[in-house]
Amino acid sequence: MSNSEKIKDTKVFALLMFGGIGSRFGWEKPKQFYKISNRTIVEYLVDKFVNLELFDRIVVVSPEKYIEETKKELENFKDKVYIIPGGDTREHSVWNGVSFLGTFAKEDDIVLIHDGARPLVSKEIISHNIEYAKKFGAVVTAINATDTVGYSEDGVKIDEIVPRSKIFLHQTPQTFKHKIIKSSMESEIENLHLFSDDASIVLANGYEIYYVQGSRLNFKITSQEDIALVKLFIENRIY
Ligand SMILES: Nc1ccn([C@@H]2O[C@H](COP(=O)(O)OP(=O)(O)OP(=O)(O)O)[C@@H](O)[C@H]2O)c(=O)n1
Ligand SMILES: C[C@](O)(CO)[C@H](O)COP(=O)(O)O
Repeated sequence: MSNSEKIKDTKVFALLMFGGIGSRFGWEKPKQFYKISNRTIVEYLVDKFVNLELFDRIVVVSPEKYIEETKKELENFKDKVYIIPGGDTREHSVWNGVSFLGTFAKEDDIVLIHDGARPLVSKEIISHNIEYAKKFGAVVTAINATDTVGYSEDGVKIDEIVPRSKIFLHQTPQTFKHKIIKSSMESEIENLHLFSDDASIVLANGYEIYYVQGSRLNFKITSQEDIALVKLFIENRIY
């Protein structure tokens, strides 16, 4: 098979990470069930991904305890998404998704991993991730630091100022060929809790990873004060 035939034959999967319980959000349920303009965050993001029509399958990772509630919330998409249980840390949840995909993904198929807590991701960022992952095998969405960046060993006194043009803040999607993310995670299977994103695991396995331009709008909902901003953008269709 020629290279262009291979790329045409490549399938693209999305892993939507909703496996967290939102402890910093401090609400009665995980933050994905919070409603903004009459829709929960999980429903809003799944609807966005389904409507893009870029994915062969979409897998939603939910906290085990909330699987039934997630299914209820996504009733309208029940033929379009798989819902599977997550793990104790984000990377354990990602591993559950990556191994689930192993039952039907081929080595060069693309796995796009996105935080459910970043609902304002744009179509442009998603399609650039897919395009560049097909070309390079491993890509990460990121933005440059715009504030001055200090380094402090003890968190009290400044040791140095880090050149900010070389600092990249990682967002999601983080997108990989299935064989790259699967083999990297397998070799770190005992250490998954030590990594704060998927790229760190792939980098630890010696792969080259390339950046895709992200956006300040693609921020992660962490605490309740982030909701006002998301609401503003969704209601004014700025995303
Ligand atoms: N065990 C976990 C932990 C996190 N996540 C997902 O990873 C993303 C980033 O995590 P974070 O914002 O930290 O979400 P929570 O873990 O829910 O929040 P907190 O850390 O405040 O508990 C979220 O979309 C979250 O659902 C996950 O799938 N499985
Ligand atoms: C994956 C991530 O969103 C990239 O910035 C981030 O590392 C997740 O961190 P969290 O502590 O699980 O929110």
